[in-house]
Amino acid sequence: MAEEVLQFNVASMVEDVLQQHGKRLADTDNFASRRAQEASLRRYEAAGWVRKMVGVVLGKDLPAEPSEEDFRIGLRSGIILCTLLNKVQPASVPKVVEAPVDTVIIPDGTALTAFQYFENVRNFLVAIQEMGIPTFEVSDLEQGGKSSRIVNCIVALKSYHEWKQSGGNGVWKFSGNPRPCSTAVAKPHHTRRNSDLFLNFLSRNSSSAGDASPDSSITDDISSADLTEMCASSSLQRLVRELLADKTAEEIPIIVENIISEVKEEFERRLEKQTKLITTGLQDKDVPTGEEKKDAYAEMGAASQDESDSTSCMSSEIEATSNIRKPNGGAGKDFCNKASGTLSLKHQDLQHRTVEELRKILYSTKQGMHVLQLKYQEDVDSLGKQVVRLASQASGYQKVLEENRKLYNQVQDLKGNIRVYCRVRPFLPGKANGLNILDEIVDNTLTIQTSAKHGKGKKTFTFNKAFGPNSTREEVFADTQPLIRSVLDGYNVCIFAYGQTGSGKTYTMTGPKELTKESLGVNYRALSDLFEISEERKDTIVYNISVQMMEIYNEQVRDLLVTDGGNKRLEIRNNSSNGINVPNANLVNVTSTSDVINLMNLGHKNRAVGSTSMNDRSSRSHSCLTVHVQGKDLTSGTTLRGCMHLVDLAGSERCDKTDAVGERLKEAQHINRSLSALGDVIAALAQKNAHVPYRNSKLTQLLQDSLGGQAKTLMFVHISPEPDALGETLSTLKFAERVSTVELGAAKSNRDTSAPEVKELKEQIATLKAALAGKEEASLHVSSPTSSVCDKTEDQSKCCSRRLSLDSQDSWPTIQEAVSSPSRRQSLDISASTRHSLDHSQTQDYIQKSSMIASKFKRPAAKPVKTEETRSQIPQPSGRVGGHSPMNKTARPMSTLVRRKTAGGK
Ligand SMILES: Nc1ncnc2c1ncn2[C@@H]1O[C@H](COP(=O)(O)OP(=O)(O)OP(=O)(O)O)[C@@H](O)[C@H]1O
Repeated sequence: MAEEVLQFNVASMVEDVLQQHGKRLADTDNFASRRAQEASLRRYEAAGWVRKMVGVVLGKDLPAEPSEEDFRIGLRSGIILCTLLNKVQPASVPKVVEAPVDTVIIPDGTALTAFQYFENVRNFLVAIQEMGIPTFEVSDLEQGGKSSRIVNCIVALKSYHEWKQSGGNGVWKFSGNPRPCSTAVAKPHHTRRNSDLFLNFLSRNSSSAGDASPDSSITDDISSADLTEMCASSSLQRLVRELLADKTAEEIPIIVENIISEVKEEFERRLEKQTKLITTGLQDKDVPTGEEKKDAYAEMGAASQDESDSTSCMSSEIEATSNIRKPNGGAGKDFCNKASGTLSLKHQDLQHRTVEELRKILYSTKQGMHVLQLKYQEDVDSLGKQVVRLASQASGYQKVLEENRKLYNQVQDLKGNIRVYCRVRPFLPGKANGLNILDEIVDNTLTIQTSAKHGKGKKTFTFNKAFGPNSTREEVFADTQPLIRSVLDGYNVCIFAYGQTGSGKTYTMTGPKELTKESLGVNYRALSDLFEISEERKDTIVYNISVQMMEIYNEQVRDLLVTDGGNKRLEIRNNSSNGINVPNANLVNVTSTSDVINLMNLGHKNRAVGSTSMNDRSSRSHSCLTVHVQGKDLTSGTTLRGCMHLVDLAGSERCDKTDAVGERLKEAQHINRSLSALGDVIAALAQKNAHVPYRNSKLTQLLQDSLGGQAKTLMFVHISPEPDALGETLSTLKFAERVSTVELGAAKSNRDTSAPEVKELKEQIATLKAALAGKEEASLHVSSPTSSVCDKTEDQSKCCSRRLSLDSQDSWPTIQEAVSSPSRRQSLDISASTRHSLDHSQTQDYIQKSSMIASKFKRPAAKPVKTEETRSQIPQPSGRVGGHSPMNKTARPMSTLVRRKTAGGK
């Protein structure tokens, strides 16, 4: 069956292999085998002569044609050697150690046996040496020695013996390595070779098939000539016989093994060649046409047609192949020639069938692939649709989120809430001890881990924004930017940094000590933003930006933009016509960021900086950078005025914690008092009180137009992560949380679109108000204290002044509303010529009149003053106890309380 499939003749292949093997062997073996043959003949010669000399009895252990091993063992006892020598040269070895009667020669010998006979061998060798005959080593009689030397020695002794017998004429001389005697060479005995057994087996097998002769069981006695004759019928057997004829029993298995593996290799090689030929034929027919590549469907449809086409192609291919394999110039061993003989029609049929089967498999596989492809395509399409749907849903969701955010901001804007952003400072280098009070920040809610002292557990605080220790300046500023921009739209904005000393207020507002472009704080960024936008809008609105920089130190307002080191006391005048509340402070026009940087550097130099035990860079004053923006719309002629206070408050910590004494204590008390006032203002705003005590401190007075009154206010509250600041941090956060609930009302833009007469009227009113305030202040210097609520330690005249100012302040917005109403303009007929000549009483009168007119436009009545209990619920700025409001007639001002407490503590 295998023969049917194979396209080459196995027998001829084996024949080829044998021939090649034989050729190789002949080349390599010839020389070695000739030498081995010569050595054997010499050994036989020596053994034959010894046997003859010592007699049959003694020579019984030495075969006539011994192998090297037989030869060595036969002579090992030395008895034969000594007897032989004594025969050649009597008494050469006087005493020969005889073998015991029951001696059994141990085939491989042992060291002990050798020792027993050592004396014989030694005596033999000594005598031989004396005779001038070549000797050998005792060890040559042991396994592994050189038997050729022993043979040499005996052959030489034989020569000596022959020389002696022939008369001993002259000097005996051994010729070295004589050729075996001519007789031995000329007439080789028929010796049984080691390969004979195998060859006999071969011949038996060959004859057993057709020849059942009893002679077929020929044994050792069959001559090689007979064998040749018997094997002649089979060239294969002849080759085998030739190969093995002269091989020893040890060599035959190795040679046979080699031949088998060579036959196997050759078989595999030819088989592989044949398989390749067949598959190449198949592949050639399987290459798709260009048409098929272009259109898979057409290919599938045309597949059955192709099938028959390619089958016929395949047939012709095989025929072509078989033609190639036809005998060519009588090269009998050529594979193609061999194959041509075996490639029958039967083979072609078989191949056609195989090809057909393969094509069918290919066709069904393609069909399967096509179905799979369609299915994948469907899946991918539906997945794509799902992804698109999801993406649109996600973007819709994003839009909704965005919308929500906007709406939330709008609501916040409408409500006019004070925005509160909280920023947590990272641990300062070398101060991180592993304990961090900040637990986490999630969605602008920060969780603080509190210790047992403050009620162990976690407390959460939610703000408009919460920035963790790793927040960048860009992130912080990005959320501040919209507020800053609205200054250019005519809004008043106040951004103030609040927090304990060292919590990072200056870092946020100004930047670190070493300023770089990247580390610039909110102040610089805000101004550079303003310049950028004003530049963008320059075709429609012309802006004028100017700055003031002040500090409030020990309740005194100081100009920080002085170059002469002067320390002029400044007055705050709220509601000035141009929005400049501190008219005496230097107001410097700026046009670029570098202008601002230069000014700020000057301001920082002038700023009072004191060192405390808590922070060596601790600022003991509030600093305020005020940016005034005036814009004129080039098309409509509308003017707008915006003002922005950027305030870096002094540290909010308790006085008792700073170890402050003397001057420092005084500073701390002032700081506390002003922050208390800030708390009061915020509390009043939170409760929507009719009266807001702006005048209780210079700080609140300065920020009045940006704290409430439709301004946009942002408080940056700062906290430290250290556990020892936990008490301060908690009160800071509580205060900040409360501040975030304060509603200021929707912010209003300071746009003035009114007619020129109205503008003029407004200016008159503003001038009158300013004149009135000045006169009031002057008159108060001579008036006596009127209020029991004023603290004895406070300047009583100031206290009265504050109350008066607050009263007039209260009525101010209504006047404003009134004058801006065209229908009432006639009632307020104060010409520009008369406005400067009004005296104090006239002014008062005017205001009262104005108030009456305006009362019809007045806001809803102020809410009743809250009770003490309600007010006490409003948290105060960090470190302050209780609350203070001028409306609380019986309560002592917070600042006084703190001062007393502190003084008592010391
Ligand atoms: N977010 C921050 N990242 C890195 N370092 C900060 C951060 N905030 C503050 N610091 C560092 O903390 C230290 C104190 O900061 P800063 O001076 O701004 O505090 P402060 O609240 O302004 O103090 P003071 O009330 O005394 O003015 C400074 O060395 C500052 O560089």
